[in-house]
Amino acid sequence: MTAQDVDRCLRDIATGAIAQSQESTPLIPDWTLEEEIDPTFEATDDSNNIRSNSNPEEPITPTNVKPCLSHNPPLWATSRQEICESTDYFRSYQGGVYFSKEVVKGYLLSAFSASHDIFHHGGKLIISHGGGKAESTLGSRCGEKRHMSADDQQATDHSVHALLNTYESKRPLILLADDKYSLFPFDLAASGFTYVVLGLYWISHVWAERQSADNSRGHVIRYKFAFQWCEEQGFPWWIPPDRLADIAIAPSLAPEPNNDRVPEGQELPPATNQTCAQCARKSSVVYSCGWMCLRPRCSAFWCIATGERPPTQLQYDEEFLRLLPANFKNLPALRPIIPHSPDEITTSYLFTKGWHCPKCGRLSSRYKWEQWECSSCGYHLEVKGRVRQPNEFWHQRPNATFLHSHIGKNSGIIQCLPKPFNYGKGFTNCLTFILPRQRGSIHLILGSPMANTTANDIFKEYQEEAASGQLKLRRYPLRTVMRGPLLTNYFSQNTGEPYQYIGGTGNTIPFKMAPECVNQAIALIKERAQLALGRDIGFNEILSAAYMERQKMSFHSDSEKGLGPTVASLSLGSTAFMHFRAYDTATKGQPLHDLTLILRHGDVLIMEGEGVQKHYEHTVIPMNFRIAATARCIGSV
Ligand SMILES: O=C(O)CCC(=O)C(=O)O
Repeated sequence: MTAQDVDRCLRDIATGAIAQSQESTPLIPDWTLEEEIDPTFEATDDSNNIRSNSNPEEPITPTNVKPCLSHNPPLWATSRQEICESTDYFRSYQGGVYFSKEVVKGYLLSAFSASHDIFHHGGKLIISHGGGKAESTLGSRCGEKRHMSADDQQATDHSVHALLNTYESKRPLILLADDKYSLFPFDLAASGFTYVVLGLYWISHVWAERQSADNSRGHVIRYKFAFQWCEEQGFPWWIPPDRLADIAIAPSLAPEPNNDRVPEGQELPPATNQTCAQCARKSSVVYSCGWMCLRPRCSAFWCIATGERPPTQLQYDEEFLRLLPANFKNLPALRPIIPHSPDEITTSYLFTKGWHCPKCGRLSSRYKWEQWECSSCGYHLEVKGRVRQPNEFWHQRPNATFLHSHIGKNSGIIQCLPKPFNYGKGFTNCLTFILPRQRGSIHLILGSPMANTTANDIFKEYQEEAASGQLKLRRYPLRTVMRGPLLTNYFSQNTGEPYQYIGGTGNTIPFKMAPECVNQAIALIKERAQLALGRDIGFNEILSAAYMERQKMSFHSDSEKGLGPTVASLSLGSTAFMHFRAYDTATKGQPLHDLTLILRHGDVLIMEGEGVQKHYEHTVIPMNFRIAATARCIGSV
């Protein structure tokens, strides 16, 4: 049986699986998809209309019907965020090569298949071009399309360099595929899997080739990489179990050691590895048209023996496609491990990571505070941690040259003299910042160890109610520019009027059902605001946000239809930086913030005046675990 036969056999096997598989992968509703996602910012590669597979006679085209998978992949996901948050081998939100310290850890096979890309030996040998610079069309939210011509890849390009380095050091890496990768023999999209982890591979060959392109020169130089399956993993998971025996006897998948593979420790035989007379460097015989120098800098690059260019359609040399021997000890585990905390702290960065469902294989982001939960089958695992005290964060002091605030040069913001006020059991200060052109003012009512007894209780109450699930802290989907939903980088819960910024009505409970911590937070905010500003402020909505280590709320403004002029928040837990920047400052490209405030445990911040939201946006970056309750008045009270 030849390699082509095996690949054809795999297609036949898969075709036979259609009937059973379409029933066997029911799609369980996914709450994260309830929100409408904006999928417009998509890169598409138009450059290589030739979609190749291991048998050029039978090109896989979009019209070919591919079967569904007969079983769940061991690791799969529906969004990039799930992959990036759950694994440490693919954490790239854009692009197909994830590397760290010049070593590639993960490589995503996607729509950008080029001529001569193959999925061979049942997927044990995958040839792909990598490293970017393909022709692409970038779509933007406003509907514009931007066309980028293909360009030459260089060995020094970051991704290419990392891939070359990984090849040299013969380190295994993880291949992933998405549902747009046309050479995968099963229909991932119809099976309900957007991303799948294929497994561990090593780079067995690297070479450069010249491809025709729709640019001014009519061609580009692209690097090609041959990825070979690490045999220690057994058979690839996509081969149906009932056909493993058939596949096992195929010589191309289980070859005779001295026949189909090059003996370990030996160089490629001379016939497949020749030295260039021009540059004196070796290149393999890759294509059946004969040897060519595959060093792009050589004057003999991409010329066959006659000195001419090879034909556009090339067949791989049979020898070249043989699997090479390789042994890997201690291959890394692909399933993410569940973090363990000896000190019962479960708000650290490790606990923000996603999770692998042992039942259905899905990788899910951690989107519920109280547990990891599979977004597909609902299987879950409780996160058990202890309540944290405010003084646990005192040692983390902000690295700033100011105590409470910094006003940006040319911002026009004026700080008033601190105003002491009596909070009932003593005095604390209110700092007021007047924004220019009557845009409003911002007040920072400082907490203090003496004034914070109520805030301490509220912080504890929040944590207990979140852990028990009474307070349903969730990460909600934002409108996104990527495939699949993109969840916020903090957990939240909304009480009272719906707040559109974090998902509107779907994420709101009425005040009569409010958990105790929320009632206590709004009471403290109202009391402090009344004492500091000398008037009663009505609120009908309160957003509770919880940030674990390294989480934050990006720049936004609270401006929302019907929002009242006053927004007030209570800070609990670790210290946070709050930066304000005016829209006109941001559009002028000035990197400086107009105002930075340091929010500490027990502080209450008040933004007063419609102009604050209309002319400024703000971001909050906590130093560690933090909870904030922000009260507003939306519509009429
Ligand atoms: O975390 C905070 O202190 C404020 C959160 C915020 O900006 C908001 O709810 O709009």
